Amino acid sequence: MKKIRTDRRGQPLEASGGNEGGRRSSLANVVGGATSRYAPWLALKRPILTKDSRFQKILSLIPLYARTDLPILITGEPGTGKELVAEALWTHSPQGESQFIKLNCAALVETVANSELFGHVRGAFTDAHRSKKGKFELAHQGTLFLDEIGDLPLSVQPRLLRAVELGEIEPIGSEVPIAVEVRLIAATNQDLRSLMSQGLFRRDLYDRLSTLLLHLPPLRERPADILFLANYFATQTAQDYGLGPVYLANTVEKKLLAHPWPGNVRELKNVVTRAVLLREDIAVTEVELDSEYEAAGWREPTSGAGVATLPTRPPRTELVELLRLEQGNISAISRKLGVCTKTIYRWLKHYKIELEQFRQVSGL
Ligand SMILES: Nc1ncnc2c1ncn2[C@@H]1O[C@H](COP(=O)(O)OP(=O)(O)OP(=O)(O)O)[C@@H](O)[C@H]1O
Repeated sequence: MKKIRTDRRGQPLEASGGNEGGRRSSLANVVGGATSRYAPWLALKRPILTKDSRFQKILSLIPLYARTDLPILITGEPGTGKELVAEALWTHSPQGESQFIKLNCAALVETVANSELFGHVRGAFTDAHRSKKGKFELAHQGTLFLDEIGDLPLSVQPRLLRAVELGEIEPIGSEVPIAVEVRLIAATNQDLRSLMSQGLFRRDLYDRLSTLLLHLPPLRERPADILFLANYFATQTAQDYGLGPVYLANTVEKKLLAHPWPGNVRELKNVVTRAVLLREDIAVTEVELDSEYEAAGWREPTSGAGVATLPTRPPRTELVELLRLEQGNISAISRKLGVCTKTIYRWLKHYKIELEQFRQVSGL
């Protein structure tokens, strides 16, 4: 099916105030211009939507935090909107007109992490045939977003600390420091305190990165958002694919409310998008929810932990079997287990499974 509707300004079509059904127009009011004066995170290219008062309070800190040049740490379970919030901080920052450079620190071995962050000069290591700028240099006078910071190898962390503290970096193989002026935003779905107690994350780096902290609550703790976002995604999908008005049947709403959403908003978006595309009527009467939590090892977070509870890693043999079954397709495994693809990449890294090598060896 071809996506036929696009927006003009990169904003959802609701923002332009069309009118396809009552639910849709009420959404248009929420996302539309007047509200964005009071809730600037709505007036973004990718708006952050919520009806939850606690989340609204957190989001109201965005313009305030964005005006400073202090590092910001965003925590929250997978799919809670950490990247969206990072983009919002950038948009509202004085550097908003400049670069937004992103680096996902998951699955980076030490040399790659060093080179990605700080760059290297020609001949710095065997494969360094030419020099390369690191993300810090590329983000100069802009924003650098380090996603999955909890996965950054311990050996790279002192160098990052130095860059944050002194505002200068040294590309690998060079002894000439380069001054960089970068607004740093880091995000993680891991419990950094627990990583610190295991000696896997440096306390001094944590203190530096978390000068300003934003913790995004999981979807199950924002029940008002479940149906609100579900309706939004349903309407958006229907519009994008020219399906006309659509609404969620009561039975479906009940199912959505009862689900624990370990993959948070990303999972909700996928479930609703799929359901709308498969519907045969104006009403969405069925949703396909993943009931394989036991298989995925999902568990309720312990109270007060405040930070992500990760799905338990399956044994290596099971993961390899899944890779075989799904022919190395990480998205398919992610759907099957109800965990995000990044988690699966983390498991592969943990077991030192090289995906490309696995595919070659298995003839995939
Ligand atoms: N409040 C929200 N309003 C609208 N869309 C949202 C909201 N929260 C998340 N999303 C959508 O959910 C998806 C996941 O969001 P995002 O990538 O920002 O999450 P994340 O916390 O960075 O996930 P991960 O930890 O897996 O990297 C995206 O498609 C995003 O647009």
